[in-house]
Amino acid sequence: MSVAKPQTDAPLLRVSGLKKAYGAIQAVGGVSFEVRPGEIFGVIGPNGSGKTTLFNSVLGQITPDEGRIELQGRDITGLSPRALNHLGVGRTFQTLQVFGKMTVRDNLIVAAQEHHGTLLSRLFAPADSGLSDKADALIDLFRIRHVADKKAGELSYGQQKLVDIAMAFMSEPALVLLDEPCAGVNPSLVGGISTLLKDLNRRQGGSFVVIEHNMDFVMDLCHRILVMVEGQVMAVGTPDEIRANKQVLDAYLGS
Ligand SMILES: Nc1ncnc2c1ncn2[C@@H]1O[C@H](COP(=O)(O)OP(=O)(O)OP(=O)(O)O)[C@@H](O)[C@H]1O
Repeated sequence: MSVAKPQTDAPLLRVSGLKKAYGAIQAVGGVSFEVRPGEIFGVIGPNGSGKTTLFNSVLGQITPDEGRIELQGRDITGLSPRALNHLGVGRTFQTLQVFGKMTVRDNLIVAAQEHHGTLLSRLFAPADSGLSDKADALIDLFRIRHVADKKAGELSYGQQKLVDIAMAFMSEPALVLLDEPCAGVNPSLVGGISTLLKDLNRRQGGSFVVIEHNMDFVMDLCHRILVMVEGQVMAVGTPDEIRANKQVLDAYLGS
């Protein structure tokens, strides 16, 4: 069951007082922020500033020591990734998750079937015409029709990355967390990924949280950006506000 489209401006995601330590290392030291319905929200910060730990806490991959995570007002702290997926939370990974021996179209269909059954039952499930239509719509949006019937493993890394991102959107999630969507991608493709994500955001209306080191990409794509430094929130604001923030410039952007 997916989360219904929000009717109000109440936050889609609210993170309050999140803390996670690894032994003596306070990876996330009391982080709070909100993501609004339909918002593309960037999370940036130097290496080791706690972005992944924050991300994995929201995604149920690690359990925070303290704090609360709410999706449309519902406490989702500590829920499993699978339970979150059923509530309409999707994600992409830094590393490709495509099945190399399956066609692009079948990869998309299998991704949507993630809501049902085991991996085996998903792989051998009968073709679903509704899902095929959805897959075709994304194939067109991502401009990968010319490779739709090719095995994903035969595509270039950049094309596989597009398939990988498209897979996260097959179930029309209310919230998608994108983990470094530009990592390893040829710079000539980066602008295209930004345009695609903006298009998807307009069409599907979900909220996105994006971790990314490519600053031009983040500034172009995101409505608001959170800057993390040493496990703390240094600033939250629009790209213009972040660019003009002296503390951020000194601690991060200017370095
Ligand atoms: N499983 C772990 N065990 C011990 N320490 C960890 C673990 N995961 C992260 N850390 C530490 O926690 C801190 C935050 O790491 P995290 O990976 O969340 O930062 P990050 O901002 O995502 O970094 P990067 O941009 O390099 O991916 C770092 O000091 C890191 O070494």
